[in-house]
Amino acid sequence: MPLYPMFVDLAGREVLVVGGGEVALRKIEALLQAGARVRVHAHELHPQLVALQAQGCLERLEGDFDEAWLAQAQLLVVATDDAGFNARLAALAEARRVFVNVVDDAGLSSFQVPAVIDRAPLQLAISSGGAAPMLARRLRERLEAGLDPALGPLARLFARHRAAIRERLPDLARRRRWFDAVIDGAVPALLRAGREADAEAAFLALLESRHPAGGGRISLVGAGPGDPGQLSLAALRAMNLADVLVVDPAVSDAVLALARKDAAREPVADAPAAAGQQVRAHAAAGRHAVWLRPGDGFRVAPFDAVAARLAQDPWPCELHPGIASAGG
Ligand SMILES: C[C@@]1(CC(=O)O)c2cc3[nH]c(cc4nc(cc5[nH]c(cc(n2)[C@H]1CCC(=O)O)[C@@](C)(CC(=O)O)[C@@H]5CCC(=O)O)C(CC(=O)O)=C4CCC(=O)O)c(CCC(=O)O)c3CC(=O)O
Ligand SMILES: NC(=O)C1=CN([C@@H]2O[C@H](COP(=O)(O)OP(=O)(O)OC[C@H]3O[C@@H](n4cnc5c(N)ncnc54)[C@H](O)[C@@H]3O)[C@@H](O)[C@H]2O)C=CC1
Repeated sequence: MPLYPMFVDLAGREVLVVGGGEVALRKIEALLQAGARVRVHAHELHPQLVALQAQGCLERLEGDFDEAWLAQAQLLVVATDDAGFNARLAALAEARRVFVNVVDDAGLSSFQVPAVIDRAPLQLAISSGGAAPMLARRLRERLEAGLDPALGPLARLFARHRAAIRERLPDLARRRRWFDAVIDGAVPALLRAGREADAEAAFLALLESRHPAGGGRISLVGAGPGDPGQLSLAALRAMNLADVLVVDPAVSDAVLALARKDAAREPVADAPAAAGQQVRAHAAAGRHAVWLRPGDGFRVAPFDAVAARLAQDPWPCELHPGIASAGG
């Protein structure tokens, strides 16, 4: 049977941990981060747990294990290397209806701990249900690299203005379209560029206008030597959010095939300055223009200078370097 996924509020709630090794340390760090009150019982405590105890972050329970400790706990984490003891503790917890995690036995656990990607307040949790913890970990690492770091600040923006959003856009269908426009528009790009204040201003302007348009934006993509496998994830993301693709004839079809299907496509102007003007006009009209050049096309003269000028315009302009091709 599949496990039931849930996110638990442990702030101020008590968790009993039995075992004090490497694995107990990992679990306790996550528990403390969630605000749990942690009590630990172990013959030997990992030095970092001793340090946490000295700082008053956790309480150590001495002597022989006492079943009465369970009375106050809402969760039990069992992390000793004594399988028989672990099984006995799991049975005690079950009898008292305390949820229990046995770190080396999914079958004895009434809850398990997933691999987590943290873009607070956004969290992604991955579970293999105990089938293959290493797989959950690997998947986490892969997703971690591809997930926009602006997600956390973006979620915080939505949280901060939640009441105002509901008030300005009481109609759900309209609110949905507005959310989509913010998520696909300039605000995340500004956050990625570290321009938090500009992002908030753009966010509030969109809210004020109740307008679903995301605002103009430019992405300059170095498309590399032609193999789509060599595109950066950020470049791919931009190509998939484009309203219009401004395409250099030397960009490979294989790369273009990965761009958003319903984006308009047009050939780039011959002269570099005219090409700059071409993408600027799209951004000024509120469109997300993605200009593709082969190789590391925006770090070679004279296009580096065109890119530098575009970066001074009011709308966000992101440069995605490519792998230089033989010809530059
Ligand atoms: C059932 C579960 C119990 C529980 O909830 O704790 C459990 C059980 C076991 N883990 C084992 C091994 C390892 N587990 C990890 C890592 C993680 N294990 C986690 C969860 C879970 N592990 C739960 C299931 C979750 C699911 O399936 O989705 C993660 C996701 C979360 C966390 O623990 O924080 C965290 C990744 C965090 C991240 O990186 O994102 C590593 C890698 C490492 O440590 O770096 C190793 C190799 C260590 C080595 O072999 O050296 C073994 C075999 C022991 C052996 O073979 O000897 C068992 C027992 C068995 O499979 O039978
Ligand atoms: N869930 C997971 O992610 C993983 C689980 N494991 C498994 O988790 C278990 C713990 O791993 P580690 O922390 O590396 O082990 P460890 O050997 O470092 O720590 C074991 C801890 O349990 C305590 N302990 C042992 N018997 C006890 C008892 N009767 N009463 C009180 N305390 C007792 C020890 O004092 C020590 O603090 C192992 O069985 C290991 O195979 C290992 C890797 C990952």
